[in-house]
Amino acid sequence: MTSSAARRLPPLPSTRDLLRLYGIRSKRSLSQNFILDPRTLDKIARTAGPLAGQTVVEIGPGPGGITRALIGNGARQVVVIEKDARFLSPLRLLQEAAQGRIIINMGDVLKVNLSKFLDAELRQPWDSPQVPDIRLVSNLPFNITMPFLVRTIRDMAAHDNLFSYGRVPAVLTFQKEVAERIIAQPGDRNRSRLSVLCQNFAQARLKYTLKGGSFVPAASVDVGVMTLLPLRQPYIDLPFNFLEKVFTSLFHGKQKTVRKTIGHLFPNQNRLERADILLSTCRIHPNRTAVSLDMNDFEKIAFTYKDMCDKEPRLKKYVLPELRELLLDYQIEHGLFEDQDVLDSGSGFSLTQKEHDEDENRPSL
Ligand SMILES: C[S@@+](CC[C@H](N)C(=O)[O-])C[C@H]1O[C@@H](n2cnc3c(N)ncnc32)[C@H](O)[C@@H]1O
Repeated sequence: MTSSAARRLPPLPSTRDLLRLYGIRSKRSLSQNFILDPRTLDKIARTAGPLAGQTVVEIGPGPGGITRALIGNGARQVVVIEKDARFLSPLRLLQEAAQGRIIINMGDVLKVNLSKFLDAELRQPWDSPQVPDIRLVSNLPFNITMPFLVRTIRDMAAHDNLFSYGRVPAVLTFQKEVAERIIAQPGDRNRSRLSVLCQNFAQARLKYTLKGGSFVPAASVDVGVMTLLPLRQPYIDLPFNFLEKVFTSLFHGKQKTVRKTIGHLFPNQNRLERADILLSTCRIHPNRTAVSLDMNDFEKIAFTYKDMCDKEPRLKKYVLPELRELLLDYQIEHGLFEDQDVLDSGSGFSLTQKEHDEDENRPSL
């Protein structure tokens, strides 16, 4: 058998036909906006680069459109994690056709450690110039965008979970406005703590956008297809939680001066005096805003604040009460992402209960 013949799948019903065949209607509660156009599916698979010899971890395969494209583009193996049990049968059909190259796991990606699905020999040292032969690919369900992204960046920072295997490159879809926030540069009004956190730990690129109409059912916003590559050395080499606290304080009140917002890091008494000391040590003008700061500025602020905490350890523990609920760990733990504007995210996908109920009652695709 030639290698291209080995890659090809035997004739199968189209993804659209599989949905019909198994009577599967899209559930908005699980953000099921499918891609059914083979060219778009192929484009997403190719965004992950040459796939020969690669093990791909795919989140939310649904009826398997991207999964097939990954196999068709030569992936050695595709490990899928899907929450909705209705997709088990169509995925099994693909698995059979792909002769074992698809490994199916049913579960919630926010609750599993992805590294348990991978062979130990795929591990690459973090410092290696080579990335491991693993790719992470997902047309992400938008209801979990924020918790998933935050966990991903946190895992990159800690070399944990999937990233205990090395610097695994990722291809992920985001609401376009979230993608723009991730890549926003100093001075851009989209700049937020999400931009600085992501850019500190990963090289993030917006490769192209897909119109909302590329999805079935159509998404109410356009979607950005992004690549994220963990940096060998983060720009600011300090723990995720520590940096998150600093960035959250700085961006709490985007229009406010940094003198005001950096003050959130300190207890009430002498708040502004301490902010002045920190900023003058960093040579940053107190009237600037967080949006205007570059990574150098953030680095100076983070290390100066760390020095202050080292001298006065109770500072490190101090969190302004109104900021505690904005911290990402707290948000994940309490499932607050949908309710709060914490990352300035205006998701076009969140549904009211009424919309959700209507959706559940729609006719099949
Ligand atoms: C936007 S759809 C993408 C489906 C398919 N990959 C495509 O591109 O057509 C998102 C998929 O993620 C699944 N999903 C939603 N929440 C999930 C979770 N927490 N863990 C794993 N899969 C999830 C949904 O059931 C759905 O199949």
